[in-house]
Amino acid sequence: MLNQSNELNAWDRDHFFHPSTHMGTHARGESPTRIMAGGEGVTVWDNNGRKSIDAFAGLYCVNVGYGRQKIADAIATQAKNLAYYHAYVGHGTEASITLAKMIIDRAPKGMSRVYFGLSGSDANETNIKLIWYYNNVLGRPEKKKIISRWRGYHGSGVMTGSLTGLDLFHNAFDLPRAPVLHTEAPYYFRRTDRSMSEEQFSQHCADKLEEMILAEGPETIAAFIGEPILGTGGIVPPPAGYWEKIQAVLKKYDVLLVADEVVTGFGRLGTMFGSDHYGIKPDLITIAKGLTSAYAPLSGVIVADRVWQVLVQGSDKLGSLGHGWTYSAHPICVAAGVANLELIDEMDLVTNAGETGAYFRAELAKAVGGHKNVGEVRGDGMLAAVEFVADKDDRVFFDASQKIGPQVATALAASGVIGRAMPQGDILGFAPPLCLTREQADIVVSKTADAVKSVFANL
Ligand SMILES: Cc1ncc(COP(=O)(O)O)c(C=O)c1O
Repeated sequence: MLNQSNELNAWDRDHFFHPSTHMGTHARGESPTRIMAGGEGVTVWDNNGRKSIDAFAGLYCVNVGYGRQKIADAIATQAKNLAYYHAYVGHGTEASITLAKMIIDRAPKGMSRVYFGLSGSDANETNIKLIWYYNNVLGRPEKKKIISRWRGYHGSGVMTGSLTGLDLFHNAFDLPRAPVLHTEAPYYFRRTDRSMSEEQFSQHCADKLEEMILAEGPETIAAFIGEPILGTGGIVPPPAGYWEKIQAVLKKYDVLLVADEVVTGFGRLGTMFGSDHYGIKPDLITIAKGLTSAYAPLSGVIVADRVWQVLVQGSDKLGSLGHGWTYSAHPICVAAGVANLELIDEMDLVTNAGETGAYFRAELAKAVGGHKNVGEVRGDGMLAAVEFVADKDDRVFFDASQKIGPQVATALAASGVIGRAMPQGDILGFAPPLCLTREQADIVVSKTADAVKSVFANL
């Protein structure tokens, strides 16, 4: 194993095809590469020994923090005892069965089964197939369209990239594909009619959804998918009354609801699930990230009992479910999941996400909310965002080419704190590990205030 940085750098430029990276600037060596080497708690370091507070928990996934021995031990023990066996035709391991039970014990009421995958994207692919299967079993072959929201993020496969409502994930990929439709983003700060109250804007979103369902024909609309709080689309909490009004429309037209809880599942909002936090009663729930805190790749679809009963009828008519991955319920990954969920309870991280998250957001608002180029500081639980504007009073946004969000994120990173420039808009996002302390939150806040000041001073 070579540890020469310059040799690794050269191999990286020449051979490693990075996801979500500017291919040209990276390959030509015009943008930095960072070779990560270790982590402990909320801190990561690279192979030059440079430390950073990771205030985005990787990609909002390392919820318990880095370097947790308990999870590493569970992975090692499982790898030694039985690294792999498949889960097809009724096979399982102690860990896969235990984890399914632990998830259902923590899930919102009415959930009964867990289908395991490896990524949030593949779990959402599973959701769509189950929804189509469900409607075929019920004898409604026309009811197949899926409504997602502009600015939703649900993955980057062919179907899930279609569900995602962000331009970057569509452009030049020939996405979105049918039968996916996008409705209004629940983004109050960016509402067109600024005279609307939050409740009025929520009603407007529900009306837009109903208009779309009626225009397409309710008999063609199978499901609606949404993150409880918009994540990659800008970390935007739903406006008051949103989920209540949306669910009333879905119920009226017999449309299934998928809550994509890849970010919010297992504590990020200060409740075990975002659905409980916002009063959402989903038919299917997508989980990933926080399920193992990313110590191993694992995702899942949690199926409500009322949907499960129809799927069972399907099997009785059609035989075994024709859907599976080699690595569904991979023993090492589910062993990591069991240890991770135990650790979340032992460390009382759901409570900390609510309490320290609220402290962090309040301090962030105090520190930067009054800046003339900060339009909004928002978030919920251990999720926060700062949105930058050219003119606060008239809510004028910067031209994307100025890359204000990325500039602030870069200045912040230079000072030893990792935030994330969200992909659409000038938005600096935070999703720290759920173990963040008040002292660490204070550091993130003061470094953010410095980064904001320095970028706008140089504009
Ligand atoms: C809400 C949501 N759903 C799905 C995904 C896709 O997950 P993955 O990147 O594991 O495929 C993500 C990833 O960030 C996400 O935030």
